[in-house]
Amino acid sequence: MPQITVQNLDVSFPLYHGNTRSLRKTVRGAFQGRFSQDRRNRVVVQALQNISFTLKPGDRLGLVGRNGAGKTTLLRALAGIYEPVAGSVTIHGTIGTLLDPMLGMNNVLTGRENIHLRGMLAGLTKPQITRVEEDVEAFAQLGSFMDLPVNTYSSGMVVRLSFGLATAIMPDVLLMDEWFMAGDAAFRQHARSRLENLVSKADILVLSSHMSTVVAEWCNRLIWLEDGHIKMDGPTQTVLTAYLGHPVELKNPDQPLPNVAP
Ligand SMILES: Nc1ncnc2c1ncn2[C@@H]1O[C@H](COP(=O)(O)OP(=O)(O)OP(=O)(O)O)[C@@H](O)[C@H]1O
Repeated sequence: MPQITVQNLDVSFPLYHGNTRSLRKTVRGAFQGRFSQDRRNRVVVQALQNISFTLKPGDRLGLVGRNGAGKTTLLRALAGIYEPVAGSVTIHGTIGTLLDPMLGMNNVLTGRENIHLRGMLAGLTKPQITRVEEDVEAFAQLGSFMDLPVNTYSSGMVVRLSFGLATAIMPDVLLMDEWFMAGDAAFRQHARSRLENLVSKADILVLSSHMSTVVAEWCNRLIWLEDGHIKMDGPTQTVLTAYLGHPVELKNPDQPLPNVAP
């Protein structure tokens, strides 16, 4: 059964140019508590401190918080991109990520070769990979660029390939940055039903967003991060009301969210 367990997670980043005396003095004065010094006397940013939570099937977790609160770092730690400095992240189930369009993409391979590679890594059979290839080709509409290296693509073309591919293989756990819901209106329109299908089929969703309408619509639980700590963890309406400082009206509060047991 898919599950995520995060226990006392700490993630920090050493600043390699941060060992000059003046910088140390500045950051110490400006952001006490968020910065520290490691054994090699480097300035270290504490991106996440003492984060613990458990997610089970049906959980749709939204991460909210101001710029720099730690949302992206937490998503990346869940995806295994960042190693914990302390604590642990345990995930049971297959993971799908919509974090960074170039994540897992090999620049020198063609779009088609990237699809095959991703399919093989996901353990798909040949006929399954062929179906994914047809699906992504129809969605991304890259024409003959499909057979050219990804490093010849425009940034919009990379997004279409990456989004098409990430939404073609159904994961148990979906990690998503709001970035993927941005893009121009035409892309959003084109992508929305694919995204809804993926979200409804994933057992667990973790979504980072600044858009209260998005978390209100898609999440049944929110974690409010502040300066790398959990400030509040609870039902969407309760946390969003506290975070925004005013009550929020959910669209259909009585209607269960996708894949959530009533
Ligand atoms: N690679 C890095 N090197 C140094 N510091 C980093 C790095 N990545 C993140 N940080 C720091 O970690 C903290 C958390 O950053 P993070 O990007 O997770 O915040 P966020 O909540 O996603 O912000 P935003 O809403 O602006 O995207 C910030 O103080 C940031 O400066």
